[in-house]
Amino acid sequence: MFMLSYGNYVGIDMIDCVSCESPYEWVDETESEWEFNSKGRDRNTFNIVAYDFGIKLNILKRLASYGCKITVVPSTWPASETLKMNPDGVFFSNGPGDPSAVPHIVETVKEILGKVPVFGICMGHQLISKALGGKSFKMKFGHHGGNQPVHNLRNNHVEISSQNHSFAIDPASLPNGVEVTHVNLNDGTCAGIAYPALNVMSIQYHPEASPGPGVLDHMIQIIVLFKEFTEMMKKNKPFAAEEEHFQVLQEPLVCAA
Ligand SMILES: NC(=O)CC[C@H](N)C(=O)O
Repeated sequence: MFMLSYGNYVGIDMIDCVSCESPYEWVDETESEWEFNSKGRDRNTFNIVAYDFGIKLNILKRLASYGCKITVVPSTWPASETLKMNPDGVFFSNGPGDPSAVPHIVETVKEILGKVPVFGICMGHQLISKALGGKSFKMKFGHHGGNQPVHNLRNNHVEISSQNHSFAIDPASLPNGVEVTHVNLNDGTCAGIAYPALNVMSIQYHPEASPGPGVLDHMIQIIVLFKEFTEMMKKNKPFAAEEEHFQVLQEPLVCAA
């Protein structure tokens, strides 16, 4: 454990201190509490590898509630090992510190991009953006806390989000093909990107956060990001079409009962 004063962490790898030491399967022990998608839920639907840069429990719960069977791996886990596991998707987590301080992880992300669908949150978003060629910078104050308005450029909605980051991605540094999907309305900074050609999406804020009563969760726009990730994996699965056909065949049986 070490202590750093505010502003003293540029260029320091802080992920190394918080990542897990070896891979493990994550199993949700409180699933009823976090049931967002009970209809048609099947945990075995998507096998995902989640890189742990300091991963938040709520992220694991939300991914599981959308049908993901999750293997959590350390930040140093080689891309080649991940690809050998033949996952349906890879998730890059939130995590502390400067994304420029972990070029070895950016290399890992680069090796994975384009091979399987990918989703990143906060640090994960920054590392994906850097792997695509973008540049990060230290913000003056950062964004910390709830009530951060974000413009979702895809559906033209404003999302009220929870955020906790001190670095951001310069959208001008991103290459052609990368779409800025979300913009922070307070200061115009990049709050999310997508690269549809490579099945990549990432978000700077915390869609898993629960700043208010859980009873309203089904109304919160931002949790659809988890759904979007599973939809992206579903489309990428070679047998996705067959599976849908199977579900259609099952429906009359459900109605008859
Ligand atoms: N919550 C996070 O993942 C933080 C992202 C990054 N470490 C930052 O401070 O900008």
